[in-house]
Amino acid sequence: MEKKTTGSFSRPKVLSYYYYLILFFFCIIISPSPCCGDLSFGFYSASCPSAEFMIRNTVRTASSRDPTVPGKLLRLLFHDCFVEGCDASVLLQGNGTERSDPANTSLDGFSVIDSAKKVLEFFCPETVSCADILALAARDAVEFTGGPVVEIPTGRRDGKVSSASNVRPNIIDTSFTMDEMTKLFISKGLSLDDLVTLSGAHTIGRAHCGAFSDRFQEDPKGKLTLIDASLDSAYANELMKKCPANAQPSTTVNNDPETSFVFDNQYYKNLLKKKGLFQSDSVLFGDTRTSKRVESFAKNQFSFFESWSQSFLKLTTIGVKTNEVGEIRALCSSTNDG
Ligand code: HEM
Ligand SMILES: [Ca+2]
Ligand SMILES: [Ca+2]
Repeated sequence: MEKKTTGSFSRPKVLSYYYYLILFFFCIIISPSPCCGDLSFGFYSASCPSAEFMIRNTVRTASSRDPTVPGKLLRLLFHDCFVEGCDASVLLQGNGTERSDPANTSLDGFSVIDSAKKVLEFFCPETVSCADILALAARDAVEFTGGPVVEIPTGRRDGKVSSASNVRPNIIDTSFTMDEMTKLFISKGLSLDDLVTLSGAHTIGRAHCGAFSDRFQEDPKGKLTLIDASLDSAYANELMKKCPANAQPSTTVNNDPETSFVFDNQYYKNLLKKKGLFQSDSVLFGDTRTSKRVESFAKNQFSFFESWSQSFLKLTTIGVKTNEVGEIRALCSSTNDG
């Protein structure tokens, strides 16, 4: 029996197989790959393929205009993720929000996130969360200052809760002991190694004089004396010069006295020389539980970068909201219902 198919009938059929095959592989390539709960790598690959590129460009432009931007973005992410998870709660403005707590008044970099959001809302409306923008921007900030390139998953949604009273119990103060810091880190699913590694963020950025004034005592004449033996005295003298008792509240010093605009392992080298700016930095080398790790990062930048990539991934996935939880804000400074 002869089949009654014609050439002109079968060719499109074969073509359509190829078509579906190509489409299948294309979908595999662009489909988000799962990671870390409900987050995935390339979450926006179909809905907003250029999202990461647009954020990157915004951070690059802002950082080249103002080199203090990367430090600001990285700290902003830390303060976001530790309070209510990485959900952009720290970006919400208004009375009684996290931003209004004294521990957060020195946070900055909000305008960079707002700029990125504006671009994204123009090209991909109601698609990319502020929480993802912040995490990606901090990731890019590290890369632009010479740090490791870290691929992070996306799909975070924005929280609706931001309360000043949540800040103090969740943010580490520079006066914390090692036990207090460890306890808080463990409560966020982070380890002692993560503490040593993520504190390496202090290799960039700046601090206001008040952030380390507890290491000095002021006499009635307004003269400062070093009261913390874990701080190198020559370095302490430098700090006292830059931050005398009558310094303007806006005065800042570099976190890393050597390379404050470069994300490198200099922070750990400083710690070995008793040049950690905060008490909470010095304690990392002073405590036998963490001193070995500090030494190894000081010797080997590669091992710090390796460790950073893992710890940063953990930091950016703390308490994330996904799927039906939370929302995609239209403006990063306010929830959609105002
Ligand atoms: C472990 C306990 C930590 C304490 C006690 C601490 C404390 C501080 C303080 C007091 C400042 C100075 C803020 C100012 O005066 O403007 C600062 C700056 C900074 N912190 Fe931390 N921090 C800690 C961990 C972290 C972590 C885990 C990260 C990020 C992964 C981070 C990133 C930064 C950055 C980048 C700056 C510079 C900010 C800027 O240049 O504006 N810190 N930190
Ligand atoms: Ca948060
Ligand atoms: Ca540095």
